[in-house]
Amino acid sequence: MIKKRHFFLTEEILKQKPNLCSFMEENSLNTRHDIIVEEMPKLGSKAAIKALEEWGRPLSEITHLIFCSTSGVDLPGADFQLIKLLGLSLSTKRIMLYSLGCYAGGSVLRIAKDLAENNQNARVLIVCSEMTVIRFRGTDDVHIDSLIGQAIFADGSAAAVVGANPIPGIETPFFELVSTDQVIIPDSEKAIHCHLREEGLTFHLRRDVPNTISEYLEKSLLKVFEQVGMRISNWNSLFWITHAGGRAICDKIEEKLGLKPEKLKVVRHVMSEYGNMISCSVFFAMDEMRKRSMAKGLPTAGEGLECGVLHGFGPGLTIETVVLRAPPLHVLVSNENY
Ligand SMILES: CC(=O)CC(=O)SCCNC(=O)CCNC(=O)[C@H](O)C(C)(C)COP(=O)(O)OP(=O)(O)OC[C@H]1O[C@@H](n2cnc3c(N)ncnc32)[C@H](O)[C@@H]1OP(=O)(O)O
Repeated sequence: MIKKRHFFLTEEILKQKPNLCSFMEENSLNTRHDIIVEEMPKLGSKAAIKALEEWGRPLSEITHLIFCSTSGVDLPGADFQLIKLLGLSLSTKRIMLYSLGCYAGGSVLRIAKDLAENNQNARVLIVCSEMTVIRFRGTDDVHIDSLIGQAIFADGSAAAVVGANPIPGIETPFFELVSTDQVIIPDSEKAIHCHLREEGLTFHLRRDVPNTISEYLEKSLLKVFEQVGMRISNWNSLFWITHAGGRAICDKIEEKLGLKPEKLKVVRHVMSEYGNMISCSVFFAMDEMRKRSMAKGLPTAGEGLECGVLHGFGPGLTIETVVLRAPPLHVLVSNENY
């Protein structure tokens, strides 16, 4: 179900760096980090520039930066490098999130919402940048989970500007963050785990992940919607932005929640065109959904619907859930709760 993926690594680079190509080459971490420390902030800056251009306000109005990546660790971090690359104010308040995994798209939105709502006039630039260099390796005949990682993960970057109280006539939000939640699925910590070692980031995946996530999902959805006083009797009444983790996960979620095939069409499209880009995948799905909705002349960016849900899942197993509201397109909102 994945037709295309994008990578920094090329055949040429791999020929020059054969220690990235064997199954578990112990002396490869320096090679990986040398690339990531240099390239990961640059990849993030490309998405950030597009997001800032679309937002259209002066750079000086960005008050906070959240930078998120599963790749690498460095001091000062990729957030610091991005401040320099973009020319943001040296007083921008930074949060660097390294090594969360595939639930991180939901985490950055949750943190950005809290920052935006609790700091007057805050505008939070969120940037996710993922590079497979940290875990790219050859395969062996035994570790099928490692092979799956090589088959599904891809590079990518995504960015957005989050704020409260948009300036009427000037800022036009596509999605509003109504409520957020994070939960650990009990007794599931061995289902997905990754470890940073001399051979790079290892990846361990149990085959029951699609079942475990889909069986728990309804419980976490009911909780988060109850928190905002909403009772959803049919999950098809929402628009859906699920982390594009793998074909089997989408299938199982559809099956357990009784979703119609069109509900995860955008998510499957993102997976097909870009693979699993860890924290970035949910943002690609939001972008694709708003573009399709506008092209069809629908009343909201959420496939014409008002209410939707976004979730990421990853090591823990951790589920992040964000209840979304899609305001009428081109109609400005100024509700303090959002
Ligand atoms: C890093 C992070 O933080 C978060 C993440 O996103 S982690 C990634 C989450 N993604 C997943 O868990 C992937 C879930 N699995 C899938 O989507 C699909 O199984 C797949 C894309 C890996 C393969 O799909 P497929 O080619 O259509 O075939 P499918 O029938 O599902 O599996 C093929 C075989 O692989 C096996 N397999 C699947 N997952 C496996 C695993 N984790 N370990 C070992 N074997 C596995 C299946 O049992 C099956 O074996 P048999 O043919 O012997 O029965």
